[in-house]
Amino acid sequence: MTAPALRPPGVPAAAQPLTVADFAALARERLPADVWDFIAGGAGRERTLAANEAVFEAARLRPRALPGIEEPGTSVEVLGSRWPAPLGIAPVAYHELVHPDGESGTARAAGDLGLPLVVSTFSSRRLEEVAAAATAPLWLQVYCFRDTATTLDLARRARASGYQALVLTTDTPFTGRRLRDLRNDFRIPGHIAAANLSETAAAGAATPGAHSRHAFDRSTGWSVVARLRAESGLPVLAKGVLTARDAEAALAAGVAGIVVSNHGGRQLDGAPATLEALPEVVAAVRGRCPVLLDGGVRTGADVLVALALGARAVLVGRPALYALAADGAAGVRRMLSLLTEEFAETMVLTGHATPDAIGPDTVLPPVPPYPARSHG
Ligand SMILES: Cc1cc2nc3c(=O)[nH]c(=O)nc-3n(C[C@H](O)[C@H](O)[C@H](O)COP(=O)(O)O)c2cc1C
Ligand SMILES: CCCCC(=O)C(=O)O
Repeated sequence: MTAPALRPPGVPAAAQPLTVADFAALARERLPADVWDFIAGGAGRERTLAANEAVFEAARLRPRALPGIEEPGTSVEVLGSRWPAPLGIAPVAYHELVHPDGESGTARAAGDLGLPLVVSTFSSRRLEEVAAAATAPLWLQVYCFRDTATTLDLARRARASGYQALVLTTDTPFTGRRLRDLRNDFRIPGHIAAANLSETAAAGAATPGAHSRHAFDRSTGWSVVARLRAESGLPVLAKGVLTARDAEAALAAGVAGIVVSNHGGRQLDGAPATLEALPEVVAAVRGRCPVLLDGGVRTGADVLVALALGARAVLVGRPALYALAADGAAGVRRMLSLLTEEFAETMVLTGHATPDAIGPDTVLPPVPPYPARSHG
């Protein structure tokens, strides 16, 4: 694997990004302020946004003395595929906002590590083009449009181009009240497209808030899961589940998996942090399908904590965009490698030879008050 070209000659190795926080700092330097705000920001007072990271930070890990593990096995099985680590990339819109490599670069990087990428409905590259660049599993995230043909067309195209699952986002009847974007009057720049959508379906997508309010189908109910399955022949996961009640409804509708998510704090401000919601969902699911989590995962130790509380794997959203902004595909590759290394090291220090062995006794439950976080 080649090292990213972030370091001009003469700059010491220590100046390389070593953490997701380092990538965030680089991205913030490089991106226009309103693009940074669109990515880093959340809904309302950003309480849920802050809580996602704060609850992970408050978790405490129980170490194991003399663990006797030479090299842990980090791989997990998710929906019949082996992932080299319990880590993938969450669907985030418009990768070209931060780097011309766009989703094709992200797919190449994820592929180099064998880790999955969930491509957004609002990808800035066509889903077929992303598939051509990918060598690891791809899933397609779907929003339900009032124009049903648009939604079903996405489902069919995903199948035709080798995607392995659909991820139905269930927390977004419209995008949340994102005050930074309203104050900045943020618009997706004209040269960046919602490449998967026809001109009619994409009309107005430059203002995500307004577009979602006229284009998304708010009458969508759980019966859409069967419709998407029938149209695509693919397993469907429900993303945005935070309660036992919704987990039951998702299972009854026939989902193949659940992603515990609050959309990175961008939807209901005041919703629980994902790590807080995870135990309730895992208890309700009772092993009937894999439970994934996204929101606030920033270190390999966070990955381990999520697994300890019952997640099969986690997804990272903003970290992928920060790394892409910092150094394109090479940045994403490095970010994923760092998280994987941190996870493997944390496995050894907590005495786990395989992910299956990581149980709830590994963590002390997070205790409020959580440390305050600043999100710029
Ligand atoms: C800039 C941005 C765009 C996003 N776009 C989508 C999207 O198109 N579809 C979707 O289901 N979720 C979207 N999300 C939510 C992510 O899939 C994910 O739930 C969230 O980013 C996870 O939290 P994290 O950023 O703390 O890792 C987006 C998040 C961000 C930050
Ligand atoms: C209408 C664009 C939706 C992108 C998205 O889901 C987000 O910004 O969180």
